[in-house]
Amino acid sequence: MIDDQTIEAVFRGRLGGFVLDTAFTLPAHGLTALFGPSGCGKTSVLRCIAGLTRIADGLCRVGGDTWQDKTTFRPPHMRPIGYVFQEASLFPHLSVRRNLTYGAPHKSTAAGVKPAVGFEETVDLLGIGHLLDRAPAKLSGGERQRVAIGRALLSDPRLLLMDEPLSALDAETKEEILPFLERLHARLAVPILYVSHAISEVERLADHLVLMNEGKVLAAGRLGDLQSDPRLPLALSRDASVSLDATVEGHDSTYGLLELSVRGGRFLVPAPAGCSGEMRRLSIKAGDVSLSLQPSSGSTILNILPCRILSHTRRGEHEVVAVLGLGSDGMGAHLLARMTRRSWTMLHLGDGQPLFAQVKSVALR
Ligand SMILES: Nc1ncnc2c1ncn2[C@@H]1O[C@H](COP(=O)(O)OP(=O)(O)OP(=O)(O)O)[C@@H](O)[C@H]1O
Repeated sequence: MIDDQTIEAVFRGRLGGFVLDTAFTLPAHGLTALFGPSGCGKTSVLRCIAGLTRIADGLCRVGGDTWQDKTTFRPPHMRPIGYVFQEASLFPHLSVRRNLTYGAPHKSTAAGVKPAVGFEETVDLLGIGHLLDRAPAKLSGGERQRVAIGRALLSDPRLLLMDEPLSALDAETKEEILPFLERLHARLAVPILYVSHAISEVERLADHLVLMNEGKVLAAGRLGDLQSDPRLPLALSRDASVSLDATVEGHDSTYGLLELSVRGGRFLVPAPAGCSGEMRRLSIKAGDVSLSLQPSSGSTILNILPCRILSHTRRGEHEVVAVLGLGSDGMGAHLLARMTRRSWTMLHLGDGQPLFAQVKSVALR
């Protein structure tokens, strides 16, 4: 159903020799990742949504507003978007403060409409308070990108478009920025479309996913649903994992273990204490989950959870990937377990079977 809480995007046509044939509808909240291999058309979709690329057979509706259809084409400056590119392009002659306020919509504040996110909050969220009087030339790559994100937010967008905002940064700087993106995502109401070909970023940040290949949308939906769908390439990839949104239940300070609950189970994860009820993202790799017919005792494995096999798929000739539903009824959150075909055969495993999923704590992120 299309309502004012969705982003609807349909773009069908040619860009030179490249054919774009995409259609998806997603909730207009949270972070949606456009994910797929290099050259599959992710940036092209983002540019179409921004109005920077015009494809005649296109439809773009955001939160009930039509930006493009058969009779409408709003130019980019009439679309309330913030755009963050791979490389931060700040005005070199302006201070960080003036870069941040450059696109701020003075007229809406003058009219008494408060922007969704204020200057102080943006500066605080991105940790750039100490940089306000600096020139862009005196910033590190990571600091520049944080300022670029701040500038995009302060234009009071209804949609934030981020095109591989971390890809021009080294691994260490990426790690430095990811927590800021997590904070933005947790604290801001503005929906984010985030282009990436790094699955680690998607696992950490995304609520929803648009999976693309060769100009087409393979699937669109909730991240966990697509990660654990054995018909899609993610579940069968070597690094397949499932991201679960978990609630902090407690902390064992003697051993530094955080207790997290998900639908149908609880996990102990090495992590500092958190506030009870706080949400955390738990990422569980298919290769770190083993299966047992009995709950094993005398094992170093701390997480042993009743579950059921919901379905299974062969991975190549000699491996099997099973989709598990947590809980003795199998109705809880889904996990993936990857194992040898030999283990699958020796234990006589099959769909519907109740058993135990075992996950080492130290394997959890
Ligand atoms: N205006 C255009 N004219 C001709 N070809 C185009 C145009 N825009 C994009 N393309 C082509 O469309 C294809 C998809 O490009 P796009 O940048 O959207 O992919 P991508 O998935 O974002 O890739 P990457 O992850 O490498 O950034 C490429 O082959 C590109 O050369």
